[in-house]
Amino acid sequence: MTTPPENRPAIEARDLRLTLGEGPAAVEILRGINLTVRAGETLALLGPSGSGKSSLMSVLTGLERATSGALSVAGADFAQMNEDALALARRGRIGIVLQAFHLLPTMTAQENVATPLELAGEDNAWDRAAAELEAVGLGHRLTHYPAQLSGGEQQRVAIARAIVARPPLLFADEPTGNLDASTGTSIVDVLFDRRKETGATLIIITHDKSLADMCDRVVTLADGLIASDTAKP
Ligand SMILES: Nc1ncnc2c1ncn2[C@@H]1O[C@H](COP(=O)(O)OP(=O)(O)OP(=O)(O)O)[C@@H](O)[C@H]1O
Repeated sequence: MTTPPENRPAIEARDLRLTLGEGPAAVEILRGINLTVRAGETLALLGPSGSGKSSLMSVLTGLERATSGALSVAGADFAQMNEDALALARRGRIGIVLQAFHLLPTMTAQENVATPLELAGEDNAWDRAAAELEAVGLGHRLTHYPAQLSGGEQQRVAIARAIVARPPLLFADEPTGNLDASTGTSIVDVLFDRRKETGATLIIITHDKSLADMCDRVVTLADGLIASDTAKP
């Protein structure tokens, strides 16, 4: 019997391994990750520097191919895909928010947010981008360029860009890492509000214990393996 799509996990990883470099320089960075993430779950990924958090995110988002193992992401079999197929599969499935915002400096806020929709050939990209910027509290900043925005405002644009195409999966890598504490708190609120509104599954890499506490589940990596996995009661 096949599982109906709504009951399928957002992510299912089995014995996922990642080796980078070759021959004597080869380093096994992920050493057998087993992880199932429910659709709609919020999950914090913790672990010491070098434990493999960013590498795991790269594999789960299809930016990097696993060396071996099985990986299903939003119903797509990432482990079997070549780079071109992965790039296509990522689109529409995954939104990413990074510590350093990574907005395109020559585009306005609205252009930055409309671009993923335009690339996907969707209608009303311009209006949808404006509505999403409104939703993150930047309706009055549509025509501003990244350099004219504060760090917190730039991160709001990045959240709007990540979520505008309604991907089922949202990843954030240290989303408050470049912000002061109070701006960081307001960004976290925006991120969780938009996640709730859209129902996306959210995976956040963080060193911030209070941010981790906001998630349904906390997974800790150590040396390329899952060291602990705790769900809220
Ligand atoms: N291209 C590469 N070649 C070889 N080793 C690499 C490469 N990229 C990363 N590594 C190593 O893989 C390990 C895991 O790195 P990763 O960036 O995933 O850790 P992290 O937990 O995200 O760390 P941080 O919290 O510092 O960002 C580290 O030991 C790192 O040096």
